[in-house]
Amino acid sequence: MAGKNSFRNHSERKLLVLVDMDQVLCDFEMRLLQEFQSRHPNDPFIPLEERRTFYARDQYAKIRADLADNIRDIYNSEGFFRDLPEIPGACDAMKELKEMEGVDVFICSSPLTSYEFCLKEKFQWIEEHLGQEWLDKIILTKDKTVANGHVLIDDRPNIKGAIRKPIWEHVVFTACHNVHSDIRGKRRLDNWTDGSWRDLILDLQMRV
Ligand SMILES: Cc1cn([C@H]2C[C@H](OP(=O)(O)O)[C@@H](CO)O2)c(=O)[nH]c1=O
Ligand SMILES: [Mg+2]
Repeated sequence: MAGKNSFRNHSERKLLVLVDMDQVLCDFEMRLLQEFQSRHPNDPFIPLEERRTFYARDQYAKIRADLADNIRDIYNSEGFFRDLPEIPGACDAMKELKEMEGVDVFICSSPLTSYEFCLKEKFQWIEEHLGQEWLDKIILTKDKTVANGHVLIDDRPNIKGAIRKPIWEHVVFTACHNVHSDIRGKRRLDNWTDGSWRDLILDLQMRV
């Protein structure tokens, strides 16, 4: 029995880290803008530093309804999710996190409701950039509030769902659209390159 208990205690002490995908591991916004400019060179566009809404479509709709439709056509098209560039340092940080003692890391991402390409291509992106073993580390859900973890690192400032007070702490990953957002006392992680993510993990581990 003692062995069983110590196993339970050991697993309870593990820090369960959930990491979002778009705008945290891969750069949805940059590719969307590049593709929009190349497909519609004569239309107005929103530079990344002027992005404000979580959904790009909403901000384009305020300029002209057809621009919002063009934006949606881009992220619904084949290859969009597969070919997203990496957010600098994200994959190295994930691999390091996976090897850290006392840490369990999962990718927690929401697929588009138009799942035709997005679903498969999210798996392809993970396999190509992180490796096959990460295919066992994927949580795809439309409702992240029901996912279990100590922390969720995600660029969406307001994450809502069936659970009013999710079990995880939401750390907001800084992205062009949320730089100016009111994040209501939540912590931020600004990047994967200056090493601050390690301080965040150490701090979280002390609380588990
Ligand atoms: C439509 C849209 C989706 N997304 C991302 C968020 C979700 O991925 P993730 O949960 O990995 O961040 C996914 C489906 O909505 O696409 C944006 O980041 N901006 C958008 O405008
Ligand atoms: Mg995201």
